[in-house]
Amino acid sequence: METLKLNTNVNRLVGEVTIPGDKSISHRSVMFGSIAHGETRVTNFLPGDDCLSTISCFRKLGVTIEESEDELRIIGKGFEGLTEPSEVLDVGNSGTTIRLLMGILAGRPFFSSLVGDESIGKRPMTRVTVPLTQMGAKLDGRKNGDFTPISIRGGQLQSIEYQLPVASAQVKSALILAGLQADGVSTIIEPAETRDHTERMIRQFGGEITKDNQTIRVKGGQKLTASTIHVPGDISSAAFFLVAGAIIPGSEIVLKNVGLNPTRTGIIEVMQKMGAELEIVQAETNDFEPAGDLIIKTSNLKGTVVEGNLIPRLIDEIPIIALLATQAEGTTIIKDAEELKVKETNRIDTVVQELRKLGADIEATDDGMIIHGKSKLTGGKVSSHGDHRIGMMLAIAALLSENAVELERFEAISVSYPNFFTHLNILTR
Ligand SMILES: O=C(O)C1=C[C@@H](OP(=O)(O)O)[C@@H](O)[C@H](O)C1
Ligand SMILES: C=C(OP(=O)(O)O)C(=O)O
Repeated sequence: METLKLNTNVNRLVGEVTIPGDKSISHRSVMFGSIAHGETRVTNFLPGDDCLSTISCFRKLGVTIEESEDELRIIGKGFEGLTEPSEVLDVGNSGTTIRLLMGILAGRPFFSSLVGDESIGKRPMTRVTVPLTQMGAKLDGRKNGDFTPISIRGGQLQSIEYQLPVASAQVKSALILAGLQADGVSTIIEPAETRDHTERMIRQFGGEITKDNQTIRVKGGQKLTASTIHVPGDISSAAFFLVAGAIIPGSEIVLKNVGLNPTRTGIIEVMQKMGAELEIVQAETNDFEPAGDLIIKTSNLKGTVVEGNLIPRLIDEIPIIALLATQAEGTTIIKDAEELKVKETNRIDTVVQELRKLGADIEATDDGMIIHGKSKLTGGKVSSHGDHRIGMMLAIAALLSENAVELERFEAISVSYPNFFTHLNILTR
């Protein structure tokens, strides 16, 4: 097991970093480039392990994808250009890859099988296999189709009208991708608004999709045309430095090129509500995906409640919000976040367990956590448990820690932010 001695007790964080490409948008750029007709070019693609898994799966499905230093070229031949893979498709650690891929493969007239790492093997898949089976695909997997390995024999699909039982952009996207291949119009209703990158991609590739409140409608048989995609920076990656800047005394950080899609900006709203000195400096007008720069300064923070419809808009930021709350005056309550239990780890348990090791006053609840601030953080041996977001949260916590902190399984961080430690070093004084 690889262990890293983390930087502790730093003076302050100052300077500027350009946040790497958004993971959700990078996955989708490869997927849409592959199912569209023509040559798609993608700049600022995130070379994180998860997105590399997506590239590898689509290559096994017969798609030509060329990677150069500053651009990805994808030669799409439509859905019908995908071919039966001779090998299993390995999604690694990526929930987005496996769930969206299932939606695409459900409509393809061939057999495929999907596997992933140990963490993927524990994440529920019936949320996708059940509605795709209703649409006419044949899917199976371990424990009645809930876990990998998953097998798919796709074919002609019927449209579906489906109320999502959980607010999940992955399930919604899988059904949209299947709906694009179905007879007629599919209707998908989400219980709360989730990230809408798939919907935006469809429009960017010349397709049509409508959204009325939380009801999405998409017609099957549309022909998508290749496009040029510039991926904005990932707000979920920026979140680690937003929190670091707010909690380390004497800091001022500029984060360049951050995606500001309103379905993802819950972290900004929460931080501002807690009293953070966070400024959006240059919001670019962009129909595809809005982006801008963020400035964060050391802030006096107070506790808050994070709940309800806000949760899907900041779901991946909850581990770092928990750390933020340890440095706020008063109590912070995070609720309605049961979904955290089925991420790369059970993020309620791993956040609570690891932050407690550093001296935080935090307890788990059934659907979230309760954090009492302000805590002095000490030191110790902590672990990412193989979860990139837990690893980065702990590396930021260490900056405040008074004693040595060692991080086990730090290599998981390359799943979403391969140059995280380079950026942290640029900012550390
Ligand atoms: O669609 C996506 O790109 C994602 C959706 C979310 O998952 P759920 O759909 O399971 O909520 C999020 O946690 C994940 O990191 C990426
Ligand atoms: C949950 C995450 O990703 P995925 O579901 O794609 O594995 C994440 O990046 O925090």
